[in-house]
Amino acid sequence: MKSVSVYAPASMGNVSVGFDLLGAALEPLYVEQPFGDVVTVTAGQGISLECRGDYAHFLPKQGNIVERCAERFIERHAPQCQGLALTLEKNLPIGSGLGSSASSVVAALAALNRYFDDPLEPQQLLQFMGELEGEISGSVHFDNVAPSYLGGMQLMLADDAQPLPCFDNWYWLVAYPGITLSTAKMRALLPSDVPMTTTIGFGQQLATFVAACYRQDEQQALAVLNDVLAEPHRAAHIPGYQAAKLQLQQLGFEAVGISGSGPTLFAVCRDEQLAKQGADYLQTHYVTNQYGLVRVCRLARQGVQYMEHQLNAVN
Ligand SMILES: Nc1ncnc2c1ncn2[C@@H]1O[C@H](COP(=O)(O)OP(=O)(O)O)[C@@H](O)[C@H]1O
Ligand SMILES: N[C@@H](CCOP(=O)(O)O)C(=O)O
Repeated sequence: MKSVSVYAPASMGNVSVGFDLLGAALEPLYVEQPFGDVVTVTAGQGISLECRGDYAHFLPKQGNIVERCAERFIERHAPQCQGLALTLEKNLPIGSGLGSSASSVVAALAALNRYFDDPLEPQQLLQFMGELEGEISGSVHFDNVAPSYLGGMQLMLADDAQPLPCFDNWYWLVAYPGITLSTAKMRALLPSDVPMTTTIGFGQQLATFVAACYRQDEQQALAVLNDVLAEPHRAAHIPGYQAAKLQLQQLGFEAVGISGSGPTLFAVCRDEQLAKQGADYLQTHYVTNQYGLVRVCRLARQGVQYMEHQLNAVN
């Protein structure tokens, strides 16, 4: 019997300067536990889903996005299918700002596509991922699914994702306090119209960051890593965020922002000792319960990772 498992890494949406347009896949240093969900697809009767992993008990009893991915995939691309047995290893906290739902969607759709012998091209698969992620968070955005699927830092162009050459020596510290904030609700805090000056500032910062990445100009890239669009409306809704940001800046971090829609905070530095010092600070002062986590990360070069097995049936 055929079985396909796919790991899809955690991701950080927006990266301060690219609301809905820029995102990065994360790979923790020093820890062995997977920092992303794993979905396994094998033959079954009807569609069944088994959930396990550290955050499985926070999943809704009904309406898991992984089941929805399977139903949609079968409807559109495998109508002959009699059924599937799905397993979700839920390793990412839900409503965390770490692209948790995106990780499940990416792992599920990549595994389904491989299980059915790749009927979709990568670009079509990415569109499908964005659509399913949009059903959860309230509107289609690719800044989590693109890096989780493709790895690295991804910029969304009008028709596809474009990898950005980032800086290999940067440490990306992420801290999830342990509380849930729904992406849909954090999006609802944002105004529908933005003043002209803010719009121009946003465009200039994103353009400067992208150009600085291509030129490998670290100072300039770090200098513009500020969020003028979402953070001003969200920061006050994330307990402890503003105090932690100030403290990390005083410690010497060169950029601090909200990962996705929060409550995860990210901070960038180029010194490993400082990254560890910041991690200690956040563990003590930002994490509020046993579900919280702090990770010193590099950007994950690889997005999804496939594991395929041919299981021999035993009579
Ligand atoms: N496999 C899944 N992984 C994460 N969230 C899921 C999953 N299936 C359904 N959900 C629901 O999606 C919502 C979480 O999505 P969202 O707020 O976008 O969180 P995140 O920022 O972690 O992606 C919650 O209501 C959660 O119950
Ligand atoms: N661009 C989105 C990113 C949401 O990321 P998540 O990890 O919080 O789901 C936004 O800022 O709303």
